Amino acid sequence: MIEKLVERIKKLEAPIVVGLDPTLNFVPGFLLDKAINEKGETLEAAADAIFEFNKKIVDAVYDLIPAVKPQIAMYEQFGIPGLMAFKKTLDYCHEKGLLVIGDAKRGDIGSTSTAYAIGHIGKVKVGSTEIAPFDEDFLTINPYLGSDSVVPFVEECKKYDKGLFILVKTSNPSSGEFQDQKVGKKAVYELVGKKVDEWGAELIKNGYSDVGAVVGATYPEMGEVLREIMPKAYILVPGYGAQGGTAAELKPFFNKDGLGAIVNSSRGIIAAYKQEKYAEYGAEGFAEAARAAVIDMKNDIASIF
Ligand SMILES: O=C(O)c1cc(=O)[nH]c(=O)n1[C@@H]1O[C@H](COP(=O)(O)O)[C@@H](O)[C@H]1O
Repeated sequence: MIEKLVERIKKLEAPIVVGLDPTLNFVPGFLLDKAINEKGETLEAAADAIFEFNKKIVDAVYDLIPAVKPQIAMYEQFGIPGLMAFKKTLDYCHEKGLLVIGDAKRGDIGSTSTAYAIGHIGKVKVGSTEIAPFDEDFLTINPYLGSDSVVPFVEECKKYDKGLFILVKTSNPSSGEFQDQKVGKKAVYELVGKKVDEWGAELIKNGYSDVGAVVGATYPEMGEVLREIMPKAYILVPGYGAQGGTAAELKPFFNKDGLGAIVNSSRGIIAAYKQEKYAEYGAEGFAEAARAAVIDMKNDIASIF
């Protein structure tokens, strides 16, 4: 799967992922009102509103970007209707030719990880029929439980040509509490980076592995160290924009050829119309504002090479 992502990044000259992380605060009033008029103040109305919101954003940006990253928590907060909106979003993005990174940060004891892996990137057997339940192209993984919690996901990648992004050094302020602790001379994030390199060793295609890593834009020095520890891992870099990461800090995550990293922005794109910079678009023009923000992000990142 990684070769498809790299091909699209190269074609579009856009190492960019748009995070589809909707909340009702981001959905313009006219969309929410319409859903509430039809379905009342219900979870179903909320789910309809966020799906319509996503759809309009995707329609406005799909030709500019290789991939999207819907974060499942934003949908789970609306219960079962929210999860249905998650699945509808995945399918709609696939229809538009986008690759989909499911951000679910899964990981558990082996047997439970296997079930998560089947549900998100594998297939489940019902009688003699095999069904891909969520069918994302990539999934984010929390490796805290160790190898036997990660390997079931790697196995599913092998079977169905999928990919992973494994948390190595996260973008949040407290990430150092555990991840920066030293074990001997190495920090925990360095040990995890080494494991990512090992887990992905059998899945290298055109120079990069289906097993990638997540490293926050907010920690560029660590990004530089990790780029060397995991030379074959594509790095998903969240934290640009709303969390304060800037283009100037992104360079260490990339290889010299401009490949090796893909930068996520969620709120910075989908809620661009709320920023002063894009205020002229207004709530009615939220999708056009998202498009303008993607173009600005693309130019911003291009300026570092
Ligand atoms: O795995 C992730 O995507 C992730 C890892 C990390 O270290 N930091 C991080 O912010 N994320 C996700 O990336 C997105 C960032 O959103 P914005 O800050 O709005 O751009 C959210 O979906 C987070 O859950």
